[in-house]
Amino acid sequence: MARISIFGIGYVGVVSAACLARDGHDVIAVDVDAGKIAAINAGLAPIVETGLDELVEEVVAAGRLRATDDVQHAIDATELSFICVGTPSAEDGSVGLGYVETVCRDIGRALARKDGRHAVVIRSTTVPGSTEGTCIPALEAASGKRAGADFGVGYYPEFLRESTAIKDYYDPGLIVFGALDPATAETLTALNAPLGCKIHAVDLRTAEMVKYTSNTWRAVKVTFANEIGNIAKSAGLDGQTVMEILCSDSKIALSPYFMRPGFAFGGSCLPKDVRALRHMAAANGTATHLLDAVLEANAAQIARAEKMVRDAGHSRVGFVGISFKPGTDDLRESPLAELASRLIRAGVQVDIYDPYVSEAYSSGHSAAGRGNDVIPDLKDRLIDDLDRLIEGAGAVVIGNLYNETVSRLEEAAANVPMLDLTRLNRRLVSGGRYQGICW
Ligand SMILES: NC(=O)c1ccc[n+]([C@@H]2O[C@H](COP(=O)([O-])OP(=O)(O)OC[C@H]3O[C@@H](n4cnc5c(N)ncnc54)[C@H](O)[C@@H]3O)[C@@H](O)[C@H]2O)c1
Ligand SMILES: O=c1ccn([C@@H]2O[C@H](COP(=O)(O)OP(=O)(O)O[C@H]3O[C@H](CO)[C@@H](O)[C@H](O)[C@H]3O)[C@@H](O)[C@H]2O)c(=O)[nH]1
Repeated sequence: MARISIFGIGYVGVVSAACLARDGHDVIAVDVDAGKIAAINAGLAPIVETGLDELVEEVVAAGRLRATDDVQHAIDATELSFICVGTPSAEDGSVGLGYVETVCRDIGRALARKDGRHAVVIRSTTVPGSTEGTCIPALEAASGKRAGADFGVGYYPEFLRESTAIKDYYDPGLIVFGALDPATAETLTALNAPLGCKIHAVDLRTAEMVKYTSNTWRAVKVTFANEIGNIAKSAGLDGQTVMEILCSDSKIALSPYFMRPGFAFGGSCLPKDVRALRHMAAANGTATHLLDAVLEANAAQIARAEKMVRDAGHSRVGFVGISFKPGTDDLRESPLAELASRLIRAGVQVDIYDPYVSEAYSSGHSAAGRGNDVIPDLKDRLIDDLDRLIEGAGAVVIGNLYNETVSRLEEAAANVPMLDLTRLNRRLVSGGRYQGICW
């Protein structure tokens, strides 16, 4: 079993830390957010994610996971560090490496005072060349040591999806890493061996590129499915049925994931990673006709939904779901939040039912605190009682589906105008008071 420090207790860091601790490793989580450190040490998850509350409670009680802001202690007490800090878009769409660079410098300074061997592995999403061009120079400058010789370096992307993060952690679609030195490659191979999945050991930059290719492919699939859905609807057809039949073609083996026509894609990863890849390509003088169109079409899908709602002409609208997908409290680049904000700016009264976002507020998570930056007065708009939301609304926008809401919404569909962006059930097709975005 290894002693591992995880830098960044966000959606990736906390899930990785808890899963590694459950697997028997001794894990120290490091963050600059005192609230997250306190939550972990109290045995509480700092985000809303299925199964995470129980897991964090279990591993903290077992003494295998603890959190600190003491970088030197975390480096001295472990032999492997994972960097899981954010890489948000810079203003020009390029990848923001500021947090990664800072944490590399922090780790480098601690490595300068450490004698034993240590490996630093980046798990944040960074464009090809970032590990070599930004992380390694920062680590070497701060430590006065040589990467690959005096300490190990790897790039090992994470592919988990929020809402199914723990399940994805144990059942990844693929495992790929790049390592500067054989010892780090061996460590990462051994760590992944229990998962029983093929391991692709490549160079650092190829591993970085695979991560962007994965997210870009998902964005392309969603955009293609949505466009077919929009076209099908314009011909009076059901776009979801069309895509389901297409996906049954065993010869071209299309996975049905990300192929269901509906609303725009969003979240903290797909939009920012498509932008970053596009920016990198432009810097290399390479055209990105498809990626340009993906971003344009995705923005148009939000405008399409906005037009549907505004054409319906209601002054008060109830949203079912506001986070970027069901099962998470994450509001980052949520297309539903963007749609709601536009309606609010246009003078529409917007009420919101979202059990995950409400839970984030009631648990005092720091992500909830940022909610009002995304939607004015978000906290005051949240309604925990679905009946109350439906009764007060001129129309209901179904953005995310939750098991407990299905039968109540089906019942309400008979009387209340509904704009469905996800699909309440397959029997419903547009007509009368009910409108689906692609069916
Ligand atoms: N969210 C996902 O589902 C997901 C999945 C795979 C990969 N990724 C990638 O992983 C990275 C992290 O994403 P996230 O969603 O977990 O981010 P996040 O914003 O939820 O968490 C990042 C954490 O890093 C902390 N941090 C910032 N600076 C720090 C420092 N100097 N020292 C220690 N901690 C510091 C922040 O306080 C925060 O808690 C990004 O590059 C993202 O693209 C995300
Ligand atoms: O059929 C689909 C599936 C997803 N989406 C949308 O696509 C976006 C992203 O969803 P998803 O990929 O499930 O969530 P993330 O948690 O953002 O995960 C993506 O981004 C992570 C961060 O890089 C990667 O680790 C994951 O592999 C990658 O799926 C969301 O707006 C979804 O609503 C669709 O519109 N249609």
